Parts: sequence; C-alpha cells; structure tokens
Amino acid sequence: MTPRTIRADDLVDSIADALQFMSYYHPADFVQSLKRAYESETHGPARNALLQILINSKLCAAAHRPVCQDTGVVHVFFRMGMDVRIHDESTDITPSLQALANRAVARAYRCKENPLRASIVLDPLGARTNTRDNTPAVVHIEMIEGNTIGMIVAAKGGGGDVKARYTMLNPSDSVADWVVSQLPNMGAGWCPPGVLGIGVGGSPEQAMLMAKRALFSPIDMHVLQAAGPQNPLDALRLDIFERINALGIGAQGLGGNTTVLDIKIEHAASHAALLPVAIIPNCAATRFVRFELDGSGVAQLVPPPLSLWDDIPDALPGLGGRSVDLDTLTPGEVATWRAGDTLLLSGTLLTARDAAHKRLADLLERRQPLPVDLRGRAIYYVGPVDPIEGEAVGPAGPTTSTRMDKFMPALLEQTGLLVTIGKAERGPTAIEAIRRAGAAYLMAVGGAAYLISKAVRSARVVAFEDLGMEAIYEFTVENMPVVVAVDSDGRSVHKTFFATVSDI
Ligand SMILES: O=C(O)C[C@H](O)C(=O)O
Repeated sequence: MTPRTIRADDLVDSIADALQFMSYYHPADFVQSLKRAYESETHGPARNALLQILINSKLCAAAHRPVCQDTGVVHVFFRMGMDVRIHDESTDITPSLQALANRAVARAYRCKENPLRASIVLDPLGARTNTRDNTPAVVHIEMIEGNTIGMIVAAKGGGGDVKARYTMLNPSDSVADWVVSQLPNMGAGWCPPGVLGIGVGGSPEQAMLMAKRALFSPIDMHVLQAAGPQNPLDALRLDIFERINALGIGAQGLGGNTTVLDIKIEHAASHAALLPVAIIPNCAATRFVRFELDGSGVAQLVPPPLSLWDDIPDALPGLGGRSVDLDTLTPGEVATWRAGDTLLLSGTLLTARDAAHKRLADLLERRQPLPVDLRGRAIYYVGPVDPIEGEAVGPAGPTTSTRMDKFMPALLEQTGLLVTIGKAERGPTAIEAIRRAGAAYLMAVGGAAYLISKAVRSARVVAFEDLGMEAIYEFTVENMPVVVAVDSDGRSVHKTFFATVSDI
C-alpha cells in the first residue's frame, strides 16, 4: 500500500467542523424516526414532549445553536491505517491523536458564533475543576491495514451515560431478558425515546466499548420491522425493541408507545465461561458524524435539507396552562397544583445543579449563611450554554433531577425552598421530602433546551461563579412551560408508569 501523509490541520479542522455541525443538526434518520414516534403516539403528555423535541430540532438547525445545553463529552474513534503518516507543519514532533483531538475540541467548544458548553471537570475525586474548553476528548484508536484514517466523532450527553449498565451473565442466560429488565429502573433521565446500544461478548471492558460504539450508526429499525429478521442478531434486536416499547415508559417517562427508537448491537468472541453484556442509551441529543480522511483535505459535511423539518411547527401551540408568578409564590398556591397540571412560569428563579448543591449542602451542614435566599423560591436544575448576541442565555434545558434527590430533605426543611424544576422522575427520598414540606417538583422537557431558552428574558450569575456552567444564576422567565411532576401531596406523574423508581 502506498503510504500517505495526512495534514494534522486537516484532521483538527475536520473534527472541529464536525463538532460544530452536530451541535445543531440532528441526523436526518433521527428526525425521521422521532416524527414516526410522534405520529404514532396516543398518550397526550408524551406527544407534547415529542413535539417540543421536534420543534427544538427545527429551531436549532435554522439558528445554528445547540440542540441541548449538554453539548456532550467528545468521543473520537480513530481507525488509523498503518500506512498513514500525520504531518504537523507547526512543529517537528508529530502530536499524538489525543493531542490533536483535544486541539479540535478546544477550538469547537470556544467558537464565538456558536459557543458550546464546557462540561468536563478534572480531578473527579478532588476539586472537580471545570477545564473550561471541554477537553480532554475520549479517544479510542484502532490500527488497521490501509492508508486512510476513518473516524467517528461523537458528542455524547451525560444523561445517557449516567444510565449505562453492565452485567456478567451465565453463557446460558437470556441477553434479551436482562436488557429488558434494566429499563424500568433506569428512569427517564436519559431522555427517551432514543437509541439503545448493546455490547455482547468480548471481555468486560470490551462490552462497554461496543455498547457505546454501537450507538453511532443510522437508525434502521423500521426497515428491519418491514423486512422481518434475517438472522439471529436481527431477531434479538427486534425482540428487545418490541419488549422495551411494550413497557410503556414513553417519552420523558410520561408513559407512551415509544421508549426506544432502535436497538444497536455489537458483539465479539469471548471466553467460554463468559457472557458480558453492557447497555448504554443515547438521548435526544443524538450527535455523531462518520468520515474518512485520505490526504486530500478536510472532511466534507453535508447538511440535512431544511425541508426535513417543514411539517414541524415553529413554536408550541398554546398549551392553555395556568399562569404562575414566581415572585409571589406561596405555600398556599403551591398546594393547589396537581400532578399533571401544565403551568406557565413567569418571574425570577434560581439555577443550581450538582456542584452548587454540594456547596449549599456543605454550608448548611456547617450552619453558615447561604449566598442566596431560597425562601419561597424556585430552583431550576440547569447548566446553560453561554449566550451569543441577542440571547439572554444559550440553550438551557433541565438536567436529571434524581442526582439532586439526596439534597432535598435538608434544602426543603432548612431554607424554605418551595419549588424545584428539572428533568424526569424523582426518587422516594425527594418525593417524601416534597410531601413533608408541602413543596412541588416541576418538570421541563429534556432535549428541548433551545426552545426552553426562548422563555428566558435575562440571566445573571449570583453565586459560585468559579463553577462555570454549574454556577448559581438568576433567570427571569416569561411563560416557561412546565408540568407538575410531584405535587405537595407527594403524587407523582412518573410513579404512575414506573413499577419502581430507584433513588439514584
Ligand atoms: O448536563 C446536563 O445539562 C444534562 C445531563 O446530560 C443530564 O441529562 O442529566
């Protein structure tokens, strides 16, 4: 094979371009699959959630702004030909693929026209300091025969990886039974409906990697359904797909017909004693691009036609929700809200997510004053994207609420906090704390971050600025649509649909 030289700049530019591209364009097959799910959905709340995700997708494609506030952890899967040489004109030393991927990530995430959110923290056991440019990337390298570099570039949201599961089955056990059994306890923080990646066989760590990589291929379940299974792998995909959707978890866990859009399986040879199985879901922020570099320049990325979104409205039709003034909230008013009610929030709210909650809890434990007064207020669990000109804030959808559950008893009892707003179900600890305090938990649609940000009129950091996107902001919102997910009597819209909701 004739050896080829590929310019380091072409590699970096291609990855950086791909990251920008996928931040605002959903893959066309994903949009089509979501549309099929929306058309066939009969349960009202799930239908509404699907519509919000589709409108969000349309607005992002037109505005070139991210489909989710969680703009992801960058994964690059390199398939590097043994006859490729990488040449960096700026230095005599050829940088590592990790260094080149990091260069691309830093550039793409700090792009002035479309800044993306920096979500990576260093030192996970210690200070957990945000790296501010979303580096480092997660890099996987396979050396293969050839003189090209194949790449999958993906920006994987945290909500799906939080729900990754792994087990070692006995070789005679049923893979489908185990996979299906995991779904109810995974809750809805991964923003269903989405694709489920499954890795079967190999060694334990290979199974996890296969489950992740399996996610990055086109959705074709409708083709398989129409043609029928041609081999045991097809049959397994179809069986798992049908059984998971029959659970009725639905969009955002609100109940409904579609929980998974497709099942993707990778498998590998393994020891006769082993049957390792891993699952990883992908959320509504499905973002990946595949391309190959052959030395002739940067990858050419073809945008989906905007006509893909023609049949989707530009804005939510009037929801007819009840208007709520966040600046005059009282326990008496909160007590009148019922699980399932739609509310339109106006006024000011505070934001706080994982790191800010930890700091607030530490201050409470040490009996020190908090930097914000929470009495009678609402906290929105969000880490927003930075704004560009003309925006109060960038995309600002909810993060998974269960991670904040353990903080709820102390916060509600000791601060007078009345309302929390986030994504998906709450676990028993939080629900009991909400009931005891006569508080409420409201739910916004995960995966509709840009649409939700349109309701934010102003935003300013009021505490913990060093935490970056995890700082406490004060948002002024106007008609922000939410659903009462846990009311002051402890009734939960999600419990209706889950057999068990674990306290994660
Ligand atoms: O980090 C976020 O903003 C959301 C996260 O991906 C989650 O779904 O919990």
